[in-house]
Amino acid sequence: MKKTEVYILSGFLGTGKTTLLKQILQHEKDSGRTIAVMMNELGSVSIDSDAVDTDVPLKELLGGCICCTIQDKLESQLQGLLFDHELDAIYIETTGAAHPVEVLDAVLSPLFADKLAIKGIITTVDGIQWLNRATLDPQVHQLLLEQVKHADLIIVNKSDLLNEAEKAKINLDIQGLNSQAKCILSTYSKVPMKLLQELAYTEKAKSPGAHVQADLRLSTFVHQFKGSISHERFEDFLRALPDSIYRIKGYVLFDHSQYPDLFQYSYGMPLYMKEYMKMPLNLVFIGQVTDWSLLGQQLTDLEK
Ligand SMILES: Nc1nc2c(ncn2[C@@H]2O[C@H](COP(=O)(O)OP(=O)(O)OP(=O)(O)O)[C@@H](O)[C@H]2O)c(=O)[nH]1
Repeated sequence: MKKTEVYILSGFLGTGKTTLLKQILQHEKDSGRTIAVMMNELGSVSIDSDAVDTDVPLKELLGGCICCTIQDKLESQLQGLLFDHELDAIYIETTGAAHPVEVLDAVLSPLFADKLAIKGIITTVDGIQWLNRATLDPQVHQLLLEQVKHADLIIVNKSDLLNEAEKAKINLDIQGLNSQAKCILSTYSKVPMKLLQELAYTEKAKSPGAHVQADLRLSTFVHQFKGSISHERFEDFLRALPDSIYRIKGYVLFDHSQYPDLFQYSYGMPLYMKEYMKMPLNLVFIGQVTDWSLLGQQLTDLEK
């Protein structure tokens, strides 16, 4: 089964996400691929949806941030898109206030995570705002750093407003925070589209044994259980997990139970909720992990 690629456009308010999206949509149209767009805006009226042609399926998530208040709505809208269309890719434009871990968490519903291939997080940065970031509210400043730290591709935009020394300084700062991601300067978010396609190669490089290197970027993994497992052994597995796993969620069927539990794990805290119907036994992981193969093997072993 071909998976639908997912690209997350992150970055602060006004940094150039919509400008970037417009170019991506044109490129995808020229390439003849079928894509959909999800736009999340904090306000109750969409401002940016004009950027999307009427022939591209568009879901708007208004009046809240997908990473917190309207997470359920995102899940049902994504499910609808996947059900109604045969999509090559979905582009999700987040609000500037979204944290990348929370966005991934919202997107990767255990109901359909196995149908998605997360290609990467693309963060746009406003060059001048970056240089002046120390003047931002501390929480906002922190979020700006997190959006850069977890990105797979960083676009330092509005470079027409920067001199050469400023450009060099920003490059150096960003390299220091995230040396793994490609960082590119742009004006009006113009970037070679090949950089987005190359994000797919990053995922390939994460395949078992490809390289063993500390990787700060977020990555995701979906395990599908075939049947029930021992609750006790699952707890042992959780206790042995490294700190680099931020989130786990999904459905786990324990021995002697008729229906699975909805399981959620956030920064070391497990939570179980009984379900009263059959659910796909998908378990979704989000973390800074380069090679998920060992963990996948441990999960497979739990079924023995
Ligand atoms: N000078 C300059 N202006 C730019 C550049 N890129 C985008 N802009 C302008 O910056 C403003 C914000 O751009 P958007 O693409 O709407 O940014 P956004 O991140 O989607 O904004 P939100 O939807 O508010 O989060 C627009 O007025 C753009 O025309 C650039 O490279 N240089």
